[in-house]
Formats: sequence, C-alpha cells, structure tokens
Amino acid sequence: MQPQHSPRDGFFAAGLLLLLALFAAGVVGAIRGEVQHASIRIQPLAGKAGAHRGEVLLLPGGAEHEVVARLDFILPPPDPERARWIIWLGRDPLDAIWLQGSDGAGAPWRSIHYDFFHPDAEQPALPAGFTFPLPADWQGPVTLELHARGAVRSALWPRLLRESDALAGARMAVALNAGAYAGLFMLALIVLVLYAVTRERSFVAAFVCAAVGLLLLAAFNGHLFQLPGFSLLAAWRGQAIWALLSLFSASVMQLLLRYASLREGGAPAARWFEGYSVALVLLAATCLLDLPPLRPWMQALAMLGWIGAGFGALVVLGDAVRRRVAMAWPILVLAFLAIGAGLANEAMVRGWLADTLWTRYGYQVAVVVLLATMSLSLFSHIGEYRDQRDRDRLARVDSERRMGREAARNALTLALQARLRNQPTADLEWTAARLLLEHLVPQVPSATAAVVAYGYHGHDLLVVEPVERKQRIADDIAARALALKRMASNGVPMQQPLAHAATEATEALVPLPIRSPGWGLLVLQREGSDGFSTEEIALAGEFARLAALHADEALAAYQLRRSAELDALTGTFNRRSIDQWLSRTFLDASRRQQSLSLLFIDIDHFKSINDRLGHAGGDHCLREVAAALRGALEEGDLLGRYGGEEFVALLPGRAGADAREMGERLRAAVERSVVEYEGRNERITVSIGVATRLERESTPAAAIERADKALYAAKRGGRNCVHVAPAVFT
Ligand SMILES: Nc1nc2c(ncn2[C@@H]2O[C@H](COP(=O)(O)OP(=O)(O)OP(=O)(O)O)[C@@H](O)[C@H]2O)c(=O)[nH]1
Repeated sequence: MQPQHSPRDGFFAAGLLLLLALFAAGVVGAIRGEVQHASIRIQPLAGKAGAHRGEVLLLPGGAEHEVVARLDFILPPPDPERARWIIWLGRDPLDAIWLQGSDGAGAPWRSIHYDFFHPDAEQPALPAGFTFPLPADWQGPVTLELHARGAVRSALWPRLLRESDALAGARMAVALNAGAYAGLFMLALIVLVLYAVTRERSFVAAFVCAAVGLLLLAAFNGHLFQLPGFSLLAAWRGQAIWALLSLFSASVMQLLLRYASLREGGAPAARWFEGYSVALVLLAATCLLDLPPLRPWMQALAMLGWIGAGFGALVVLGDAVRRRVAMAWPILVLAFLAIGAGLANEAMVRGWLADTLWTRYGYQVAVVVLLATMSLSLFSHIGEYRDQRDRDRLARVDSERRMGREAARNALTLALQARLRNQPTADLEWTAARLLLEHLVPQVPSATAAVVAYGYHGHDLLVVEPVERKQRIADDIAARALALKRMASNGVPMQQPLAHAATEATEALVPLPIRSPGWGLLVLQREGSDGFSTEEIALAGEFARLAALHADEALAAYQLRRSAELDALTGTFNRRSIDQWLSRTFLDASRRQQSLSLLFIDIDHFKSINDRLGHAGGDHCLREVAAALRGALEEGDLLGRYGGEEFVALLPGRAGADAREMGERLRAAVERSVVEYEGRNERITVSIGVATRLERESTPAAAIERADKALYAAKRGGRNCVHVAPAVFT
C-alpha cells in the first residue's frame, strides 16, 4: 500500500517553512552584519602556481599544489582602544598556510603555520577560520607573502579585519556548525531509538545517513581532525573527506530507496540505486587505499558521485511526488535548496562567489534539514508498522478467541456425552440445559442466561443462571409466552432491547431445535445497549444445537435400552432382565443382610380366557393384569413377565408376613379389576406363590423353585389365593 499525503504533511511542511524562514533571517542578518574588511591587493608571485580573480587566490586541487601571493595593504595607525588587526582566511582543507614578510625595521616576520588536518592544540574548539594576528605596532603600507599548500580545490580570500570583528564572525560560524552537528546527532539518536522500538530497517538507513553526514560535515569544517579518535583520519588528508563524501552519497541513496519504498515496487530504479550505492562504497574504499596514481582523480570522482546521487535523488523524489508518497514535495523542495546551496559552495570554492557564511555553510544547514525531513517522513513507516502490529494483535486475539470457543465447544460436547449417558430420563433435559448454560456463559458473558422449553420430550423446563433470577425470569417468560413461542417457531435468533429493564439492557433469543409442538428458547440478557455480536449469537445457537442434539440422542439411547429390558406386550421387565434383576437383588440383599421376597403370579385358567376372547383378547387381559399388579406394587418393587401368563414380583425389604400381605394385595387388585374386552366384562384372578430369601441365599435359584412350588400349591389349593412357601418343602 502506498502512503498517501495526509494533513500531517501540511503541518509538517508549514513547520519546516517556518524553521527555514528563521534560518534565512539569521543568515541574512549574519551576512549583513559582516564587517567590511580593509582591502588587500593580491598579486601571485611569478613562477608559483595559482590564479587569482580580484581579491581571491585559487588553489586548483587534485594534485598537491603550492601557491604564493603578495598581499599589499595599508594598516591604519594603531589604536590602543581597539583590537589589533588580523589577516583572516576561511578554513579550507589546506596542508599548510602561513604568512611571511618583514616588519618596518626590515626584520623578517613569520606568522603562525596552520595545517587543516593537524589543528594546533591551542586552537579553540570548532575553529572557524585561519587567523593571523599582525604585530600591534605595524602601520602604513605592508607587504606580506601568503603561502598555501594543499591538494583540495580552494579559493583563498584573505581579509584584513579587526580581531574583535573576526571573532564575531567566527562565533556565527561556530553557532551554525554546532547547530548542524547537534541536529544530526539528535537525528541519529532519534532514528536509532525508533529502530529499537519498531525494528523498521528504514531507520537504520536514516541513522547511517545522519552519522556519516555528521562525520562528513565535521571533516569539511576541519573539526573532525580535532577529535582524538578521528585525528588518525588526518593521515589520509583530503582522501578521508572524499571517502566520507562517497559513503554519505551511498547512504543518502539507501535512505531514498527506503523512503520512496522503491524496493517494494520492484522498480528498476531500485536496482540502479543499489548498484550505484555499491560503486560509491567502492569509491570510498579506493579513497582510503590512497593509491598515488589515482589520488589526483579522487576529488573529481567523489564530486561526480555526489552529483550523480543528487540527480538520482531528484528523479526519485519527482516520482515520489507523482506517487503521492508522504512528504515528497517538501523533501523535493529541500533537495533543490540543498543542491542550490551546494552549487553556491562550489562557486565559492572556485572563486566565483564571495566566501560568506551562506556560501560556506549554507549547504550544511540545508543537508541537515533535508536529512531530518526525510528521516522524520519515515514516520509513515511507523504508521504502517503500527497498523501491521495492530492487525497481528487482532488476528492473534481473534485466533485465541476462536481457539477458546473451540475448546469450550469440545468441553461442552464431552460433558454432555459423559453426563447424559446414564442420566434417568426425567433429568436428561435439565442436565443438558445446565451444561449448556455453564459452558456458554463464560464465552458469551450474560447477566442472565436461561433455557426455557415447553413440551420438550414431553415436559416443561426452565433452567436459569444465576439461579436467584429464576423467579423473575419465570414470571417474565410466562408474561410473554405467546410472543416467545412465535419467535421460537421462526427458528431465527434475534436480539432486542429489554423494554422493561430499569437500566439499558439487551436480550438475545436463540431458538432451541425442539420438535413441534414443543418449543424452547435460549434467553441471554446483557447490560447495556451494545448487545451481542453475530459471532456470539452464532456460538449460542451452536451450543444450543449441541445440547439439544445430545439430549435427543441420550433419550433415544435410553428408550432403546428400556425396550431391550421391557416386555413389549405388558411394559413390565422381560424374562432376560428379570433374571438379571433376580441375581442382582439376591446378591445385594445377601451382602446387606436384607429381606427379599419373590412372588410368582400366574393367571388362573388363562387357556380358557384365550379360548373365549381369542389370542388378542388374551393379550389384552395380560396387559390389564400387568397394569393392576403395577398399580398395587410399591416403589422399589419390580415386576416382570416370566413367560406366558406368569408374572414375577421382586419385593426388596419384605419377608414372610409382609410378603404375603403384598401377595394378597396383588391378588385382590387383579380380582377387583374388571377387564373389558369387546363389550364383555371378564373377571380374572391370579394364584400367587411367595418365597422369601433365606439367610444364606445369595442366588435366586432355590427361592425360584420354592416360589414355583408355592404357586403350584396355590393352584392346587383352588386358585385365586396366595401360598407362602415354607423354608423347606416336604
Ligand atoms: N393370548 C396369549 N396367550 C398366551 C400367551 N402366552 C401363553 N399363552 C397361553 O396361556 C395358556 C396357558 O395355559 P396353561 O398353562 O394350560 O394354564 P391355564 O389355562 O392358565 O390354567 P392354570 O394355570 O392351571 O390355571 C396357553 O393356552 C397359552 O397359549 C400370550 O402371550 N398371549
């Protein structure tokens, strides 16, 4: 994505213009304030290299040259009130510069000897020029020789000034230099911190640019060689400056590459820039190799390299303006300004423009402002970085949430499977609803969550979380049951503001997949008007579906299990399960030393019933007898069909008289019941044999035999009676 111009650019550009205006005002003031110097006539001495143009003496650069010129000037009479006179020259990269001549008495006089690359220890920090104090007693016409030697192109403008005026000018220059250094230093620091925070590589390029720029400006001004650590660079003399210039050109190209995002676009310009940067680094290395045959060419090559980088920068910036890259046009304007200031400096070095603060240092200020603007425009990269980070974080949060919900879904499924498997049918739906709410509420926070169902698997259900709100919810649901039923039958979840709530609240209604005519809803209520997200409602729907599905499955499994245990005709236990029950209850009772009785109940003359009513009528009678028996038995007693027209009742906790009493009750119940079949009333009786578990009996076989015998005895005893088996039959 391409960064766009933003209102921020406008503010930034306005701020920048303000700064530039302040700077320009300062420079103009400095130039205006410059002291008029007394005129010096310069005359190159015959036989020595060096040209002059008016007041300026030119050193051509490339190979090492030495120029000697005669300086003629008239010194006003000494004034004890005012400072002495000095000859002042700009601080050009000269290997040596000094003045010599003779005083009024003809005695030889020689000035301080300066070497740009090896500054004297006594010189002030950040010296701004070469100052040659003249003896205080000199006056009238003076002739001196100016000796200068160096391999860097320079234009020497000797000026005759009062020392105080020279100091004032020097202070101005120092202020400019210090400002430029501080600016680059701070910039380097800021972009380094930004890199540490964002890990955005563009800031490394900006850091290298600011750091190399700082070294380069300090080298151009000669201040670098004052620093103990860097004084070693003086061994390379001018070559060190050209190496730094080439490195700076390369770092500017790299910064431009990143600023204009050329790499991302895969533009061919990116490859050119990369290649050119490598060439510039190689050029810097060549400068430091200091090969004598190449030495005269290095200045020109480094300058060419710089001009090429400048040209490339203009092309890229022009393109960036077209592509609406952030801050492109203020940077382009600044680049033009920097190039203009650089050309002014070159014109000064060639003697075409006077040596002023502006021509000497203007390009330095422009470069600092340009670099600062370019580096700060990389803030747009921070925006991208921040966006990316936000996107990553959102994605992470989203995936964590999704994983959390997936885990909750699995947990709900597992809990439903585990808890519903052996649940008695009456509790099945309640348990499913409870589990649904328990697992849903942490995922979809709700002040109240409820499962409401009518006619669900044949019964009504209301489970509320938290339980304290059950009554309120029950009243609320009852009050609008009709509307809710309509809503549930639509099958589409919805949410609405809670009309009667004192504070703002929202209610989500998620229909439960319940077979008609039953209906049910998952009701979620939440404080505030924000309501539930689509995702939350979808999750609630899915949880509700899971819970209902598992409840249905558990019910079906329960019914299947029951059908395998029950006798299809009478609904009592079948022979297989009554056998299991017999074994189980006998073992149980023997372990606990509890009473247990066993009743064999046989319908009297069933054959004749069958004969009279037909087989279907017989079946009907069997069902009616089973119902009568079940009605007379008590909770905990078991009834099963042992086969044909014979039933078995198991009475845990009963023995002897108790069991007989129950046998009587059963017999009487059957006798009382009048079975109606096809308009005929049939009277049915049963004979019952009772056997009670003996103390050491843990299996039912013997008791079954006794009960059978007792039944046989009852039959023999005239039927429709109860016979209790003795402990031992004789
Ligand atoms: N309708 C119907 N009849 C059955 C079923 N199972 C057995 N029977 C009949 O039940 C009758 C049992 O007759 P019996 O064992 O001779 O005894 P009873 O006629 O009841 O006479 P007592 O038991 O001596 O009073 C037989 O006629 C069987 O056909 C059944 O599932 N349905």
